[in-house]
Amino acid sequence: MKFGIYLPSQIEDKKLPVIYWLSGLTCSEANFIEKSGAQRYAQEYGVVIVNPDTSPRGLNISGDKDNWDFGEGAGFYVDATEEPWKKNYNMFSYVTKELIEIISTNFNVIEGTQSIMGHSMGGHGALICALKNPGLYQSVSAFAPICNPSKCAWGRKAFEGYLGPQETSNWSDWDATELVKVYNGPPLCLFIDQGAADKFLQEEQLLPNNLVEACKIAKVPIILNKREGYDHSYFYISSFIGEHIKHHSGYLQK
Ligand SMILES: N[C@@H](CCC(=O)N[C@@H](CSC=O)C(=O)NCC(=O)O)C(=O)O
Repeated sequence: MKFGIYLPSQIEDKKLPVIYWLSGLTCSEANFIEKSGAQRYAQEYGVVIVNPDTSPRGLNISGDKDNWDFGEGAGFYVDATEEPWKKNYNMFSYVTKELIEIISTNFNVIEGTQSIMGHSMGGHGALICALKNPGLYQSVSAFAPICNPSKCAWGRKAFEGYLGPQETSNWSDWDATELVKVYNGPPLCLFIDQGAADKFLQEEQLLPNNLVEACKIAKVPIILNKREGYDHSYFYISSFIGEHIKHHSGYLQK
């Protein structure tokens, strides 16, 4: 598994906190490095940023390259239970356990002081990693996340393939809108960004209002920043990534 890591210069003198970034469909670790513009903010706020790939690669599992929204580049941050995916497609465990261990063993970071953010499929990933592991991350944020995957075409296709049919497997355990209803942990505010001109919002792949409604019922705080005129792209992400890093830094530098 490849990942990117940005190390600000302060790391030569002291241990620093970490922000994990989870990318969206079709991305490798390169998209965030090349397009987000996050590095100058990581330097300004003194945080390490780690950005993993979005799936295992090079396994040549039958069908793993047939779709841009399933298989390679589309691991969906779940632990698969279905053949032929279940041996390797365990992105949830990779991100929340193995990767954290690799980073804390090999870099000068403050163990246990970390936040998570992501985009689209990776926004869904960031939300479920935080909601399923109360206290593991100090804060969570997302750009245009897939908020209710059980109810949108991208999510249903991925869950069906990796987890099995909805009738016989527990999709709710992997869906932020369902997880928020049963969240039981330290106070956690969901910090969400959404471009108002995002075509995937219009196509009902993202469903942020479902998450907002669930948060209201569960009394989990949520901030939804609607950005007029912005789409789903990395141009949009690069416009607001500084705000997200500042937000996380407020929790990580306490
Ligand atoms: N091929 C698709 C579009 C794929 C796409 O837009 N991917 C997004 C994430 S979407 C949700 O997870 C992305 O981040 N792309 C990489 C980039 O560098 O922009 C289509 O044709 O619609």
